[in-house]
Amino acid sequence: MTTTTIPKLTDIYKTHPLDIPTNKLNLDSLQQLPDTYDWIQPDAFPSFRDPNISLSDSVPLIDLSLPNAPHLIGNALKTWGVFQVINHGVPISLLNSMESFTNTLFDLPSPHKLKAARTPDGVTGYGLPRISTFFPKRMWSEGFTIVGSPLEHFQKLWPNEYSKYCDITEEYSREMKSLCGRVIWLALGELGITREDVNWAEANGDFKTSNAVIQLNSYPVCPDPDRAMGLGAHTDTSLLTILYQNNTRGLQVLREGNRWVMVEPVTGALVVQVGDLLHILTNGLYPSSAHQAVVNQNRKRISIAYFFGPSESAEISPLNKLVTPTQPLLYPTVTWTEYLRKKAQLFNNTLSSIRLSAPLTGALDINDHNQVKV
Ligand SMILES: O=C(O)CCC(=O)C(=O)O
Ligand SMILES: [Fe+2]
Repeated sequence: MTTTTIPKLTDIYKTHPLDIPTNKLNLDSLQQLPDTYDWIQPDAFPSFRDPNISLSDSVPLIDLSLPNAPHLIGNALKTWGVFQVINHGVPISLLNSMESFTNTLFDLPSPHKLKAARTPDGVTGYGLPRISTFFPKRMWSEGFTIVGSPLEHFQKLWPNEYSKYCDITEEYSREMKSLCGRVIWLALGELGITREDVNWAEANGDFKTSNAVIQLNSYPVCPDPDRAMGLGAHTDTSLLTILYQNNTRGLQVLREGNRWVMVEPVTGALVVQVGDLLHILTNGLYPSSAHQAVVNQNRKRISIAYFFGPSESAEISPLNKLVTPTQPLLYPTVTWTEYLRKKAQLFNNTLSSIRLSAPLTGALDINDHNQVKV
């Protein structure tokens, strides 16, 4: 029997290191926006604040305890690729603990946080947004990435209290994984997909060997928010992302490829977003949600993203039932690690680079980043 080595998530960035020095990260100390953070300057990234900001649209808010929730989820994902959910079953006390732990982490003095700095080719730890390399300007944010156990890093940050924070993170991961499984089956069920149709989801469709990444984001108060950007426009590489945001506005999603809509914070709600892999799995029926985070002058914002993906070896391809003469096969088979590797190179052009046929007729293709400037 031949054995092939399956690349690990943690190997992805070996060939794409992020070598912007992390010691430049102390944004709290800046009274003025440095040029390197000014996105409005000539030749900066294409306009992110165009006049098309929508005032009337709002991202669907779905009560998961209602009988028609599955139908509402299907509709929201088809039309938006994103919705907010309440009555999701994740204890509000856990969300509060996670928020306060995230604040504790980012409130540590800068040299202290750097004790847990991510290495340039690493995945986990404290540092700049990974996508920084794809933008000519710096983003007004700092992040902390967790894959598996955060023990090693937390011991460096809190030599006496690390186990308390490890426990909160572990409980949060468990709850998020269970909610992701629940939402994915409801979302696929709305497309006529059963658990038997998804062979890599394992017995009972419990995604036993799935992978997940937790990304804590902090957006400090910014002296000139109209010129700055917290996190540049992107889609997530996951199957599904569940995002918690504190009660400060900042997350914007791209609607129909041409206008940004603010995801208004709702106490206790979670934001559910389609990632690239669910877009591939559904043969394009659920658009991968393009989003960005803006900053403000008065309040610090934090967000906690849980990226849910399959096991390293799972082969993701458009589900057979969703490939029809009117809906031709849009994508080839990929594994998460193969896809992440491509994304580390091609970023927002990754989906269009692997696409096999033209986008669905009639549907506006927000994932074709050659046409849509995100
Ligand atoms: O802070 C936010 O609202 C967005 C975070 C995000 O998009 C990410 O971490 O991928
Ligand atoms: Fe994201």
